[in-house]
Amino acid sequence: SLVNRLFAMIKAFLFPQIRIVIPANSDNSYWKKNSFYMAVETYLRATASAEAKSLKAISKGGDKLNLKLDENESITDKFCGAVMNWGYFCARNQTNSHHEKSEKYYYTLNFSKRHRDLVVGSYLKHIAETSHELNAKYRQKKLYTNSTDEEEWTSVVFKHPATFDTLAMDTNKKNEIINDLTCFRNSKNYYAKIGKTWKRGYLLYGPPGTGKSTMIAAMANFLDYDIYDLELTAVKNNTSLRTLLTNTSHKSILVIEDIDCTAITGDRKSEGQKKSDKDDGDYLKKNSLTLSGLLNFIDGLWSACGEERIVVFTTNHVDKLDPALIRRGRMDMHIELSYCSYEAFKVLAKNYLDLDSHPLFDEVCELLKTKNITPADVAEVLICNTMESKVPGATERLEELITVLKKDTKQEERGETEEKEETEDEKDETEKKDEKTTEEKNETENEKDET
Ligand SMILES: Nc1ncnc2c1ncn2[C@@H]1O[C@H](COP(=O)(O)OP(=O)(O)OP(=O)(O)O)[C@@H](O)[C@H]1O
Ligand SMILES: [Mg+2]
Repeated sequence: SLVNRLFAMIKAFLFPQIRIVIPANSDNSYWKKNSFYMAVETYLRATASAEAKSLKAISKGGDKLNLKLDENESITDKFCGAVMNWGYFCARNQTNSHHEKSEKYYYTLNFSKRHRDLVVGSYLKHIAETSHELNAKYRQKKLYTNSTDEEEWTSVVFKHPATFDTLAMDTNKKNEIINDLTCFRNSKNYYAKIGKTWKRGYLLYGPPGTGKSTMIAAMANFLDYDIYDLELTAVKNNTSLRTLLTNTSHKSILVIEDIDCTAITGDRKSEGQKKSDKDDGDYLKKNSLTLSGLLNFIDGLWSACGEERIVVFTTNHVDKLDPALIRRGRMDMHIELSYCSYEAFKVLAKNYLDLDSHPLFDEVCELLKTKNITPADVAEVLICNTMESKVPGATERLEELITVLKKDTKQEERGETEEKEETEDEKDETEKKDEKTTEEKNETENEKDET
């Protein structure tokens, strides 16, 4: 051991080394992770899996697996010709009175003293940047939502297959939306120049089953943003709303579905109306989530926290909404998703049946002009139920769609004729009543004459 120590001393004298320790947790908080430690872990992943003799495999949910250095394992990395020696260790000691062991994991970086400037000036920055890029590349989109009485978001991995290619709607309208989203994504400097926060609002409206939720999924997939699905009915008051909204990340879509049905509409009273209501004192104490609270976040002072965000409201009844909520500037683009047009049908036929054209298309086109059917209903008919022993062909699916369209038209017609018949019956009855009353009148006149 004496020889070893002497050898180490001579080596340190001839080739002086510097050591940097990167602990897993911040110095003053056991719970708070050191973000640079995470960056090192990401950065070393590729080198570790190629070089290290001992590795740890950690599941990251789903089919994702991360390989990282095992304890007491070392690897080398090269940067601008300099050799960087990395090691991964754990310091264990008996700390408290309960004899619980504390484990402090850390990475060490050893390099020659002459590379000090290179490491401090460039290498550490290079690690941070590379890990950021790698995280962005392997990032999984998340879908967040809030639950009752909690001011926290819970998340799941978001894997929705909807894209703008599979979304059935008019091509011009679709292209307009895609261009708008692309412009938004590339307009960081423009928003800074005009003094506006980097946000954009979309209002999606239309009957149920016309693809509002599907479009949100397509937007998230197109931009590669996370989704925050805000359940307004679970938000207690404005303070909770602010806590939730300030805890959303940038590059995200904030969604409030069915805004006409949420708690906010119950609160859309003018101040005068509120004062006149007896129970409002209690109501406001219990539930002080106001429209102005929400608006403040969308384009008030609070909108400044966080950038590159999209806000999407969906509704089935656009006419029921408070104009303040959807005025231009708050909701920059109003997008109507309506019943299935012929163009939308062609997208569905391509998706579901892999058809670009078919002799039956003309008949469908004519029927769609007179009939309101949602894309969801068309999709339901066109989808091939593969559980069946015989997979039905495209022609059968189209014929079925035509039957559905004709049947509904007939029903509508029948409905109309029934209505007509009813009104005619009513007419007859009223005429009869009139006749009766004239008869009665005549009788009373006769009686008068007699008297
Ligand atoms: N425009 C569309 N393009 C492709 N598929 C659609 C479209 N509209 C509806 N669909 C299909 O119908 C299903 C229901 O659509 P979606 O949930 O998007 O409707 P919605 O407008 O959000 O309805 P609601 O108002 O009831 O929330 C989707 O899963 C999708 O398969
Ligand atoms: Mg929906």
